[in-house]
Amino acid sequence: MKSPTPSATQAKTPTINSSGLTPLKALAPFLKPYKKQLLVAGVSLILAACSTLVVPFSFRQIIDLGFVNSSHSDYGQINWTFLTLLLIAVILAITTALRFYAVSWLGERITSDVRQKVYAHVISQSPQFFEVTQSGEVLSRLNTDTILIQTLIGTSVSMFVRNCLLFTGGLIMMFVTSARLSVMIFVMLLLIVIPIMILGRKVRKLSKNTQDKIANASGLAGEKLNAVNTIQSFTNEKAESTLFNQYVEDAFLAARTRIRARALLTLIAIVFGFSSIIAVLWLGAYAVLDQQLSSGELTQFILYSAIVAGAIAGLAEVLGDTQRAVGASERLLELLKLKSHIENPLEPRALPAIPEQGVALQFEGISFHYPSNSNLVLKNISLEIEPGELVAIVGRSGAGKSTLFQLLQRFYDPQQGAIKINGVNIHDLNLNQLRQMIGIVPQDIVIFSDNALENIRYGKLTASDSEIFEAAKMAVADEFILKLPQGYQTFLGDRGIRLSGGQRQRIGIARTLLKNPALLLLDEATSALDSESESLIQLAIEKATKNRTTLVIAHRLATVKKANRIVVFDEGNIVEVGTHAELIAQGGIYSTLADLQFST
Ligand SMILES: Nc1ncnc2c1ncn2[C@@H]1O[C@H](COP(=O)(O)OP(=O)(O)OP(=O)(O)O)[C@@H](O)[C@H]1O
Repeated sequence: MKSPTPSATQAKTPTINSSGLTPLKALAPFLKPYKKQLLVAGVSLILAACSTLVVPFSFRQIIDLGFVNSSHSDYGQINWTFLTLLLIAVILAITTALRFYAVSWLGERITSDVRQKVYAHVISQSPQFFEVTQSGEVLSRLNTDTILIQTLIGTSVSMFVRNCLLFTGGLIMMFVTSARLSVMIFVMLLLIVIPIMILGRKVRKLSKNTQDKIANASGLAGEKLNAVNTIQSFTNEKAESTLFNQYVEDAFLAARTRIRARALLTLIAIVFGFSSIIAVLWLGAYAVLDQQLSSGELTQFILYSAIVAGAIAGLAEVLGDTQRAVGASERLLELLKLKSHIENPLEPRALPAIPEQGVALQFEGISFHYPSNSNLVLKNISLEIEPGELVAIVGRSGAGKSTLFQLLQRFYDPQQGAIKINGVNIHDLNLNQLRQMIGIVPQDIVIFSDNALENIRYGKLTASDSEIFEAAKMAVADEFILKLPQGYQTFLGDRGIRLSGGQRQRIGIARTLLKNPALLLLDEATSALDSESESLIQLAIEKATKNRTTLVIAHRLATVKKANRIVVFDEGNIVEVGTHAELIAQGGIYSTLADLQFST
């Protein structure tokens, strides 16, 4: 398998054209349930900003009333001014703490909600989604991107609002104190804002780039870590490390460019901000000497200027974070916007009661190609299957046998024709109801990193332990499970690597039997099993097929012979249908296959 190049993976990611902060609007529905917390955060934020803005005014009072004009000093007034200052400090402390709590709480809460929603959304996507998206990439979005959103809501937004308030309030108070000095500072401020905005936009673009590169690296690592054995068998460790290094270095280079731009942004903001203030203060000093301003007023002006300069520096800092979070939420939104290709019908039809011996199946003129390849895999397939019938499907590799199972479970919809269960088109059935009715034992059984008991329970989460034991017995899995070190409680290892192929298959059969499906789909493993395992699995299958309609992609002679009918697929067509004896007598594809595969 060829590893995707960074640019190839990137090209698959759908992009949204957006401008400015609009992607953040999509976070609004996540905030909606938490109006109370938003209100607390908002009110405390405004109160804290107001208290900060009152401080310079109090200082002016202290200087003008208490120190400079000591001849007119009024102790009562001084005491009152200091008391007010203390009160302001207390209000500032309380409101800041409240704001911190409410805003951080919101950050954590929204991150959890976004994570849950994205996971639930991704997990219900049709296989088509996973054909073009690496699971590692989704994981990276779930982790890295949600953390950025947490920073945004938990810190950046409140810092942004706070700095905006301080900036505006500070500026107004500067004008009130001295309009002439303020006009000068204001002109200089304009000169600062323009380069900041230009650079800010650049930082935002660079952030999305970094996030993409990190997602690429995670995607690659996720895929390759699942295939460590293959990598080691082919002794490709070095080549894989080199490829991963290339991805990581790519991410580093993208991050370095972003950091440089942001450093420059901070530098410009601080240098411009302070130099303009210093220049104005210089003029302010002259104004005091010329007695146009009092010392208290100049102090007040200096403090307000410092507040405004601090707010500008703060805004520049926060803007960088906000830009990164916009990039992150844009990427999460792409995921949430994706609709699954397979959806529930708006008004699902009810399924007629299922007869005891299983369901009837009809394939009516099915033609299908996979979305990624326009070559027809199934060509005008028509077939009727009676309730309770055991039908073996045989054919060369790639003939389209497993595809039929995919369509039955509605992982894909055929481009033409209909599949009916008991006369109802599966397209009109509720998706859950359809899949509940079907039990599949795939070739490659997935074992979760849990014990044997829970791995079987996956077939029916509400099953009792005794139901599980019964299913395991039916699947002839009971005896080997009991021989495991802790019996049913034995941990089966990551992806079941501690089990043999035959054992994994019997766990899979037990899991499906627990589900007790009306329609059973078996994809027999082609891997050569020893004759004991083979006969055990055969026994398990025999028990499983009783009283239900069963389709078996058959590779074993025993299964084929027992089937009521054998359907032979070739290049997407049904070419022969009949019993073993009939088809052998015909001397067609089946008899050739039987000669080759079953050594008859
Ligand atoms: N997700 C997919 N996207 C595109 N093509 C696919 C996909 N899955 C299978 N195919 C193609 O569809 C054809 C039929 O595949 P299918 O798995 O149904 O064959 P099969 O008869 O079950 O083979 P086998 O016995 O080897 O499992 C093959 O040519 C295969 O390459």
